[in-house]
Amino acid sequence: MKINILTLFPEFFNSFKEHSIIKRAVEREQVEINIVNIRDFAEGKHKQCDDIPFGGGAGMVMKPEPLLKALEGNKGKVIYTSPQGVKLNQVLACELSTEKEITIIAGHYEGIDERVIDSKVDLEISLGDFVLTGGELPAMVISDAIIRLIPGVIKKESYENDSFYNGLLDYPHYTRPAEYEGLKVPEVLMSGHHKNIDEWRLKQSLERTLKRRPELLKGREFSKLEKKLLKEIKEEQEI
Ligand SMILES: NC(=O)c1ccc(N[C@@H]2CC[C@@H](O)C2)nc1
Repeated sequence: MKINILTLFPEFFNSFKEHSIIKRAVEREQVEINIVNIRDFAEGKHKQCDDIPFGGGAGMVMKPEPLLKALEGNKGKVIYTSPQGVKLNQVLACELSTEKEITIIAGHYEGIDERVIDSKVDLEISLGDFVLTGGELPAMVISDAIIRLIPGVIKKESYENDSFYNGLLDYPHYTRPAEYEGLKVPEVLMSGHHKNIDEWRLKQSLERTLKRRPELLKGREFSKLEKKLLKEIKEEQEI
């Protein structure tokens, strides 16, 4: 997969490509991350990329020409990060991870000229209902969520236990030492009994989801085992 990120601050992405799983995926050529400096496509001596808004008001708007030039010949799905977009979730990240190429526009100031969105943007994506100074962090978050789902980037078993992979929140994780300042690890995880461990983890996911994000359970199909565990959870809560 190729991910192009259009930004006024290319250096912002240096560390993103230099660490851990993303770095390894780039080295293995599972993904190519191409950071594009929008300013390289601006005209004139000052390479102006922003200008005052028609209709007045505070702030600046990113000009259409440099963006449209940077997008010329673009083949991939074009994404713009903004609070006006559809909420990013694991299902959308999964869908995007099957694309051959995506281009993410990271905006700045008050945003980009609407004509760029109308003519070139396939999908506007929001991380949530809050405003950031720029689209660079959302571009990184979206890229991270997608890259880790590219087959081979992480072990299949890892993402199959992802939060939301099965539509539930993640179960708790523990590692050595087995006891730390009197805090113990749940016995079942030390039992080596994998069926019991898997069942305990599923029950923890169901319990957490029911408690913290009950809306995720609405309309979800439950397996026979999940129904049994939900019944146990509800009985335990009544005690
Ligand atoms: N919630 C979000 O995902 C989000 C995305 C972008 C953003 N800010 C940029 C700067 C100007 C405009 O391009 C949009 N804020 C919040």
